[in-house]
Amino acid sequence: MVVQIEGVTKRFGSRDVLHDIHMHIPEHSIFGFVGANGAGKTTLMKCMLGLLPLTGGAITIAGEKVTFGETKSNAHIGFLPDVPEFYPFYNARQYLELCAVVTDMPKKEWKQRIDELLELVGLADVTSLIRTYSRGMKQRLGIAQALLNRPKLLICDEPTSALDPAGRAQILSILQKAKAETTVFFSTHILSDAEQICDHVAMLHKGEIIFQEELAKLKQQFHDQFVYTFTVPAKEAMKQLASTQAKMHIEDDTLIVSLPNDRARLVFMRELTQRELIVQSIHPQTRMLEQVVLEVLG
Ligand SMILES: Nc1ncnc2c1ncn2[C@@H]1O[C@H](COP(=O)(O)OP(=O)(O)OP(=O)(O)O)[C@@H](O)[C@H]1O
Repeated sequence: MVVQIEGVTKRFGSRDVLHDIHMHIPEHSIFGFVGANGAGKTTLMKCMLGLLPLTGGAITIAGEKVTFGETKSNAHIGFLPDVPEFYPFYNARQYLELCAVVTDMPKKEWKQRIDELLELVGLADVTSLIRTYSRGMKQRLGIAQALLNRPKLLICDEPTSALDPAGRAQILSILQKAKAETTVFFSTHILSDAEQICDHVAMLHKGEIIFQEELAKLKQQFHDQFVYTFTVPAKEAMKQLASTQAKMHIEDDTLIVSLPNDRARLVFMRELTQRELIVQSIHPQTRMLEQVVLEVLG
């Protein structure tokens, strides 16, 4: 395990901001750390980086115990803050070269490493200065910088939150590729982003982990749920289908129907036809984490 978090509690004054957190993160995986603003995500990341003392519990990164104020365990970590800052008057390559100097990387290793990172983050052909970069480009350069010294763990704090859909998709794709060389700890409040790339997801709510699961297991659990829209409002369709055996509920004017086998699917189709309900669209349930939040928090 690259990360072992055992019973971590963090108190500010009389307030528990993190309560009895346990996490075990295997190598070469993407671990989604999801939670609303103020849930305590940044606090846990600061604890992992040794920037805050723990009130209780212990954190180990790549076998090294994290101690407040010491940086030994940080040698294994690359960190991407939510708003990375750079010297604006360099271009990406010059900036990474500066980082290589500052971190004492042997000169003969620079070029190849910087070439492969610029390729990974899609900045290999960009020669303009960082001050002209979009937010997405800055996040991508931030990932390259964080990965420069081949850390065992890459911690990303809300890397997609301020980006447009295209920028978000690029970051998600880069993190997915980065998993081949490191382990990614991906903090976000965007459930669909976590759902797209994570192997495991832990959900933090008011300082407590309310859910922690492998995404593959979650997919199995939800694989029989289908999302229907009709030419009539979902509420109306549900009323007409009141006598059906299928389990269903409404979400955002769609009808979510649980159809566990082919027989149930055929019966449901027949019932729709009998009631002359016209289906506008149907697709498998993908918003699993949203469902979990609704179930867990009611
Ligand atoms: N140094 C501090 N002293 C007192 N309270 C703090 C301190 N740092 C954070 N908090 C409180 O702890 C709670 C969790 O904050 P944290 O920044 O960890 O949340 P978050 O999940 O990262 O949210 P965001 O995405 O908004 O940063 C908040 O209520 C915050 O006000």
